[in-house]
Amino acid sequence: MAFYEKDVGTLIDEAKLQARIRELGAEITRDYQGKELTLVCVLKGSTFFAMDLARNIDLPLTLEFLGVSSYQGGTETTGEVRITTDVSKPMAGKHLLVIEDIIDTGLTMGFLLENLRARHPASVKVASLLEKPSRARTKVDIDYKGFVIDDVFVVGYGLDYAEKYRNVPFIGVMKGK
Ligand SMILES: O=P(O)(O)OC[C@H]1O[C@H](OP(=O)(O)OP(=O)(O)O)[C@H](O)[C@@H]1O
Ligand code: HPA
Ligand SMILES: [Mg+2]
Repeated sequence: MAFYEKDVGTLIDEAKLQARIRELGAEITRDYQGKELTLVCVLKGSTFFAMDLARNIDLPLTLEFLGVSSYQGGTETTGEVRITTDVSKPMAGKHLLVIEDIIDTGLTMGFLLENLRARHPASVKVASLLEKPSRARTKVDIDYKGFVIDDVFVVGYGLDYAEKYRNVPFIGVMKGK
């Protein structure tokens, strides 16, 4: 029995995740033909999605990592988004695709978009595996969206509860939360 089985139930299984990621990869491949694409992977949650998505984009691309944190281990945002790791190169003139695991209240992406736009990139678009519209506190347009989910706290495939469960291989829900 896997370590998480008594705590985590399945919401979106691996096959469904990978099928949707293949579709998003194909769409991004079409849209960025002839452009130099930079994926901005938002640490830590987006890493699993970002790496699977990158494998499904049939274009040369650059990877950058940007760390932000606002949940501090709990199930509610602190409302204060902090950069924990910055990208390694100037973003001016680049075509940026920001990769997120989830847009929940939208506060993190709102902060990131404002921060990145101030660096004068050529373009900025957003890819998010999940969207939880019932909790939105600010409007974020998602250019490439995996799944819309209900108001449940999800874990797995990069998403954590108190830093745990990121390595659960599917999107799950905490039993009894
Ligand atoms: O739309 P919001 O309400 O802002 O929530 C979404 C953000 O919250 C999570 O990050 P978290 O701060 O937990 O850091 P982590 O990715 O390191 O877990 C998640 O990975 C998103 O970045
Ligand atoms: O539902 C969630 N699960 C894990 N981390 C999160 N960060 C925002 N929403 C969530
Ligand atoms: Mg988190």
